[in-house]
Amino acid sequence: MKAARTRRFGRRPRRKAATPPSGLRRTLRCVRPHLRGHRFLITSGFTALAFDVFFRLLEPWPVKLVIDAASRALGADLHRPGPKLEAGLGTMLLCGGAIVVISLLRAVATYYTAISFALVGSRVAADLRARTFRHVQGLSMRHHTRASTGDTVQRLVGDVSRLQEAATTAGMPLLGNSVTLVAMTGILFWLDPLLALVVIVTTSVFAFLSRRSSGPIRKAARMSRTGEGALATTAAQTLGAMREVQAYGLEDTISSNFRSTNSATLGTGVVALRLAASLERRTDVLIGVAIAVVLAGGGMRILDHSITPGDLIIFLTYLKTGMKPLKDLAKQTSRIARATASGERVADLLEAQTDLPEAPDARPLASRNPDIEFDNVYAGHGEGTTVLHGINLKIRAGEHLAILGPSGAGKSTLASLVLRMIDPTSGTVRVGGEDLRDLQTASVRSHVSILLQDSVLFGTTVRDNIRFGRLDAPDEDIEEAAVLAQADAFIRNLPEGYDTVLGDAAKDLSGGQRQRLAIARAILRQAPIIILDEATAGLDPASRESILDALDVLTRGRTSITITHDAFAARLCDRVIWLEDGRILEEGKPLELLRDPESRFFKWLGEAPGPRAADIPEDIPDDMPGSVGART
Ligand SMILES: Nc1ncnc2c1ncn2[C@@H]1O[C@H](COP(=O)(O)OP(=O)(O)OP(=O)(O)O)[C@@H](O)[C@H]1O
Repeated sequence: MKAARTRRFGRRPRRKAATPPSGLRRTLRCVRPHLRGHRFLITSGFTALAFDVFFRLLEPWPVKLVIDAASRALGADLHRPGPKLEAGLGTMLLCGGAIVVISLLRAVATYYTAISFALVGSRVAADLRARTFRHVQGLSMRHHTRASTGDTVQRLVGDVSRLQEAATTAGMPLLGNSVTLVAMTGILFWLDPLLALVVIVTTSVFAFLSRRSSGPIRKAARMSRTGEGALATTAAQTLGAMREVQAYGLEDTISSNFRSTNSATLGTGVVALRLAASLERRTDVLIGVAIAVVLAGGGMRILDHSITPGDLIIFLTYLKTGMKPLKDLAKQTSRIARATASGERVADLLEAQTDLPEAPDARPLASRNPDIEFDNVYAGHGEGTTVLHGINLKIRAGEHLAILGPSGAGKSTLASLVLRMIDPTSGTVRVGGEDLRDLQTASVRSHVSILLQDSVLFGTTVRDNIRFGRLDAPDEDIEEAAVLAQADAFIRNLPEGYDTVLGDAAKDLSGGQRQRLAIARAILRQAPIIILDEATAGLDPASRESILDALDVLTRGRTSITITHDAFAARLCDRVIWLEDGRILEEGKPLELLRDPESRFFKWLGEAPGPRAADIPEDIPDDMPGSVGART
């Protein structure tokens, strides 16, 4: 009627407001692409499941045949259609044997169902985890700065495992149980529609209860998982900074933080379990009531010859076994609700988009030795924050540029623009004359090596740590790079030389040794642009000297951007810029700036620890880009 009225007045039917996809749908959307590769196993699993359901349905029939045959033999007047066996030893043995065969075949079918789905589950989980990990690595630094590492690890490891466990131990049985329930209801309707209605009513009440409970269960489970993520973050941060924790005596403070997060997580976990347990118990009561109704009603139906005693056995057995799936359904519903909470957390991660999208027609960087240009660049790290204000700067290929300035001035931010870790909010960064946003990010990054104050080494062999600079490098190149970085001698003194596996974060090496390995990696990379971000800060004078020599080798003939507080290093570069409050306030050749007592560089050298302006020899040639190693 309403539709007709709408049509008559020519109004378009109002479209339903777009509702966000449910948690289960989002979870399935994450998993679906990984199912395609396992079609054979999935088909085998479903075939075995079909047999399992079939044998489950068949199980009570021999009992019915025996009871009906015995009832007839005892004089009962049974008029129901269907197979009628003569009561006797042959019938009893035949039916007993049938039960054994059915149980055996069902056991085989159940076994193959479980194995097939378990295999699919573990393979899909491994694929999903690998895809999520790959995706997370591609997200921007802005995402990683905001996201908690512990929580991300929890999603990658714990949540994916929970999803896998629930899919194989709850999702698949749930499917089998649902099919069994439908088939059983069909058979019960055929036997006696009136009694079968009891099953329909029971199932409907269960569906209502389950639907009402699964939302709160999922919500509580999601909170519990988030709490576990926070716990993992606290644990990871504390264990990673054990030296500081012990030195400052923070064990008790951190333990008490950990304890309170732990208790909160426990609380939400208990809420989820309580809701699930309550759903299960309500289902128990529901089944009890259904059995009572069927028993009383069925007895009456036997007496008025509507069904046979065997039929009542089928009813009661189906109610018991058919309602077991229903009971399992309650258990599985809560498990699935909890897994859906995990699935949503994985989906959140997978759906997180990088805020540095690559243009569909992005090109690789063509120039082997590109210039870098900042054209009126404004940039910041988050909405509404501006760190750099209108930077105009051209760095010629082969030039050594030092960036000086107070802490927080935006020096590292400037360098991160070159690697396209962030994009300018306005203005353009060009490399090799092309806007970075038009270039393939991986190609741009392959032209850059970066060395930080705390270089990151991975828990693998020394050789592989250097090889991360160029994955296809042969062993000879790795050793040559180590010699140039002055790392070869100490590497050979390690227990297994180049094959020594470094401990967690290479804490078994000194700061200088770690830095030399990182320099060897950068030398191996042969990138034309080197960014040194306080690469010698925090080293003792002896280590610093040898690192400076190694850096000399690394930067020779390449473009270098040296972010430093080291006066001597800045003095040796071709050009110095002074950055303050995100603006370039001074720029020039170091010697020119040194000759101007009003220059910030001059004043800073006067105040800075280390060599004074007057101590620095003036005979270093001014204009020799590419020939002087940038020393930091
Ligand atoms: N990942 C980030 N997320 C949010 N803000 C950031 C991030 N990195 C830097 N900032 C902020 O940007 C500003 C400039 O930081 P930047 O690291 O570029 O300065 P810097 O000159 O290199 O300082 P320092 O000499 O101490 O290393 C600071 O206010 C800092 O808090």
